[in-house]
Amino acid sequence: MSAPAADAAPGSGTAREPLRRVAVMGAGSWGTTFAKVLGDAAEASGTDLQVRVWGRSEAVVADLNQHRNTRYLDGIGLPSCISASTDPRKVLEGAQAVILAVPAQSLREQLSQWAADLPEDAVVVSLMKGLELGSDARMSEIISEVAGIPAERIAVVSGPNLALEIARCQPTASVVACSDEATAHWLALACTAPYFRPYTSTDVVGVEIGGIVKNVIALAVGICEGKGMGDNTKASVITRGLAETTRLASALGGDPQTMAGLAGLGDLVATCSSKLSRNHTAGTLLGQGLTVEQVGERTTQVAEGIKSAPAVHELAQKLGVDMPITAAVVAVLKGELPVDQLGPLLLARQLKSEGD
Ligand SMILES: NC(=O)C1=CN([C@@H]2O[C@H](COP(=O)(O)OP(=O)(O)OC[C@H]3O[C@@H](n4cnc5c(N)ncnc54)[C@H](O)[C@@H]3O)[C@@H](O)[C@H]2O)C=CC1
Ligand SMILES: O=C(CO)COP(=O)(O)O
Repeated sequence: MSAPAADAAPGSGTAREPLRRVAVMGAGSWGTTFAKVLGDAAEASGTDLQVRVWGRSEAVVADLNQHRNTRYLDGIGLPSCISASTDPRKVLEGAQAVILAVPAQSLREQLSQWAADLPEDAVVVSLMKGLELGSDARMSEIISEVAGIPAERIAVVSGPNLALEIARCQPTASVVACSDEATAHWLALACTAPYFRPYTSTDVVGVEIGGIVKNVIALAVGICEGKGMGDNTKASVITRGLAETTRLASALGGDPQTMAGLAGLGDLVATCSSKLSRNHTAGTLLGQGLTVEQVGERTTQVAEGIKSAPAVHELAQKLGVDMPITAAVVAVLKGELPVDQLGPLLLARQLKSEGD
């Protein structure tokens, strides 16, 4: 295939060669789906691309080498440019972009094992939607701290992106954010597939916060649904959830406008509406009276909101940001608030203007 010239992106920033080799670290549902998006994007643009996936499980890796991932994406065929290994070195070798797709709470430990093998100049991309417990760090901050990657080589992808729908090639939009506009454009080009449409942003903080907090709000919506409440309740929690997400993003220097977009409202609506969402499902089970432990036993995949909620709450308190829905979810998760008290607690708050 003919190679397109190095991409001349709009705006200032780094010009990069088209993506030829990419490492995807994490073989769960989103890592695998994003590997498929990259493979399908390359095929659609006539670009030669090698997508190498790292997985912990020999069985999943063997399956991926047969161009499928039965455990996480049953029935989905994967592009032939995807190969997989349990050896991170083999996967990382020569990669121009390293896509990180492990549970948020495991990133620090995983990345410290991989840092020495990250290729020089590789763009490191977070697909994760979680905040680290203890440090309250965003994934981009962990990437910077652990691997010493400069901000212009750290990107995040976030939006209304339920993996299974994308794996089924259902039309979806997303946001690729990087402080370096040209790098965001370069990555967006590489993941533009016939069914996947990325927009670019330089608001890394806003895009990350949108993805983190929507999981907590989806728990709250699920709890209300589990208690048998209807669509007015759901819309109220979503809307006020967006307001508190926007307050947190703004306090961290993010752009409030980002919250009106795909990584804010878009993801909130998708996650709070979908039966495919692990966070929404976990919330529903809590609302039906299961304990956090029982919910954990029922779900084999990561519901990031459960671990991130206390970190979001702590971060908000440090910054003096009012996040009543998050606070109520944390109280439920800690067993301090019965699920049937979550609604009344939120309604009992002092009256105020909607814009405050
Ligand atoms: N599944 C989805 O629809 C989407 C997920 N995300 C985010 O992507 C991230 C990954 O999610 P999924 O792929 O869906 O999760 P998953 O549960 O499907 O897969 C997680 C992967 O990480 C591995 N893993 C589990 N624990 C680990 C540990 N301690 N150390 C290293 N690896 C470990 C698993 O073996 C698996 O390969 C999460 O932050 C999630 O919020 C973002 C957008 C969509
Ligand atoms: O982030 C997601 C959709 O954008 C996936 O949501 P869950 O992690 O709740 O399944």
